[in-house]
Formats: sequence, C-alpha cells, structure tokens
Amino acid sequence: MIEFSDVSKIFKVKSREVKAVQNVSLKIEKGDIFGVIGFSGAGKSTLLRMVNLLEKPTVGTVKVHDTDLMKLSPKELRGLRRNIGMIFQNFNLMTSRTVAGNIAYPMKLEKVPKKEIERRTKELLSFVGLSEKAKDYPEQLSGGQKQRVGIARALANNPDILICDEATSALDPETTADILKLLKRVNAELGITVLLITHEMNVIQEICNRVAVMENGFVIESGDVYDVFTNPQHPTTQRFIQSVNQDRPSEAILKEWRENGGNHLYRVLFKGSTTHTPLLSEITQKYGVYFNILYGTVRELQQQMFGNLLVSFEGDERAIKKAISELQQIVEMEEVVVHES
Ligand SMILES: Nc1ncnc2c1ncn2[C@@H]1O[C@H](COP(=O)(O)OP(=O)(O)OP(=O)(O)O)[C@@H](O)[C@H]1O
Repeated sequence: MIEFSDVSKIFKVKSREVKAVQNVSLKIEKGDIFGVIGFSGAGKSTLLRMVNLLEKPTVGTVKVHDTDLMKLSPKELRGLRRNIGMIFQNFNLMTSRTVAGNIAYPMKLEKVPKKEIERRTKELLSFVGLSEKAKDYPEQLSGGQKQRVGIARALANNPDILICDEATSALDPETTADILKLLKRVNAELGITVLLITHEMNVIQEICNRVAVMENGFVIESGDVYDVFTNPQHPTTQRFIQSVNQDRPSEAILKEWRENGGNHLYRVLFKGSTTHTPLLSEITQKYGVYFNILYGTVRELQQQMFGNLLVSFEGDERAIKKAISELQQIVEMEEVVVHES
C-alpha cells in the first residue's frame, strides 16, 4: 500500500548537509496501524511527509498503491492527496470556522454538493462523538475534542490512508487513550490504513500492529509489534520498550535484595502458550527449589500474552542449577546482574 524503497532525504542548509532520512526501505500493508517511533530529530516527520510528497525524496522511490509518486502529474498528485487524510499534533483547525465548518471545508474544496456535505458532516460528527458541538468554535473545545474534529476533517473525503503526525503528543494520558481508541475504530470500522509517528512507546503498544524504530535517519529495527516488544534487538529499541515495560526495579532495591542473601536472580520471559502453564511451580517443585517473583508484568499485547518477570530462586545450589537449566529449555531466561555502586 505504501512502500519506501531505499529512500534518503538530504537537506542542504547553507553549505551543510542534513541527512534526515537514510536508506529507508519499509512496506506498510493495507489495514496496518503502522507506527514509526524515534527520539526528536530521528527523521520521522520527514519520512511521513514523503508519503504525500510534502517532501520529495533525494534518492529512492515512494510508492502509494503501487504508483511511484515522483511520476505523478500535478493533477494526479492532487487526487492522491485526497486519498490521504492527515492529523497533526497541534490540530491545525481554522479558528474562524465552527466545528461543522472545519469538517465541511475539505468537501467544499472538492465541490461536493451542499446537501451531501451536510449529511456527511453530521455522520462524521456522530462518528467522533461530537454531535453536540457542531456549532462551537475550536477555542471552546478541549484538546481531545479538537483532535476529534481533526480526525473527522481528515476523514471527510473518504481517504483510505490516515497519517498521524504526533497526534496525541499534546494530550494528557486519559485523552490520549480516548483518541487512540478512536483511531482503532477508524482502522477497524472504516478499513483505513493508519501510519503514525510518535516518540511514545505506549502509543505503539496500544494500537499498532507493526512498528519501525528510527535513529539518525535510519530505520534501525522494524517488525510486528509483538516480536519487537518481546525481543528487541537494538539498544535504542530496548530503551523505548523499557519506558513502558518497567521491567527492572531500581538498583537500590536490587542491592537490598542481594544483601539479604539473594543470589540467583533471573529475568524470565513468557510468550504465547508458555503463559498458560504453571512452569515455574512445576519445575521448581520437581527439584525442591523455591521461587519468588520480585518484580514484573504479565499482559496482553496484540491479542497474545506476554510475561516479563524478575524471579529469584532459593534452595540447594545444584538443584537450582538443574531447575534453571530445565526452565531454559522452555522459556527465555537471563541472569540479572546487580551493579555494585
Ligand atoms: N526543512 C528542513 N531543512 C533542514 N533540515 C531539516 C528540515 N526538516 C527537517 N530537518 C532536519 O532533519 C532531521 C530530522 O528531522 P525530523 O523533523 O524529520 O525529525 P523527527 O524525528 O520528526 O523529530 P521531531 O519529533 O523533533 O519532529 C533533523 O536534524 C532536522 O533538523
């Protein structure tokens, strides 16, 4: 549906070159909620802006629906842009128009008949839950309501792609959750492919099925959200995931635990079916070893279970070794090192 092939974007600033996007190849399939995550300056916005050719790639090709954007005539490009809705961090609403006026505006530009504009505006207001606010002006709305208007406006001309530029970054956590739910409905009920950029891993975790991690213009890791979350390869990806996983208590707590005689501390990852069986108790009982869960989470990600636990083992040293070695045949485990300060 959207395909980047070896795309780079280099800005020339005076005599300096800024490599905003470097050798990126990515495929976003129809029906995806695809998230691009990265720290500030990673190249996310530049990548996003190439999907509707607000930025032209310096090298490489960007295809939407199998069409190379650089080969489109200006008229064809306008047609393509109609098919791509966009929402923004700062909403970009017109302050002089009402909520209904903002939603109707893109249809007016397309010369949609007045009656149809009225019908569609009503429908969209109801879809985003703002029927009561049709006559209000943007300044009378909360941030979350403004973004709902932004979404309704982006959907006005029935796009099949919605691109979201940090759409929840200006919102509090509760409102963010509401907007993410709405984006999920846009995807599931209207069949719209969503491409979003964010610097917040919780956004990716909440709604995306696929993710790409960017750093210094490069995509350093990409794949299914479940795979990337449960087995991140790159240190930057690991940092992002730690921000939502909270998979390690503070060093002070770990030190206290060690000072109290704890010697065998392991991180144990349960994925998919291994979350359904009482593995820890079965295997520790077999060897007469005790286990104690010190920290961790078990949760659902992409309709699959994922557990990430810090577990200490107590008992006879040789029995512990045997139990751990048997567990390691079934689940991923690594010993946790407590740093001496
Ligand atoms: N029009 C431009 N001219 C020159 N440099 C630019 C331009 N747009 C972006 N850049 C530079 O390209 C790099 C990537 O910027 P980009 O905005 O794509 O990153 P980002 O990941 O979206 O970051 P942020 O979240 O802060 O917007 C940065 O170093 C930025 O300064």
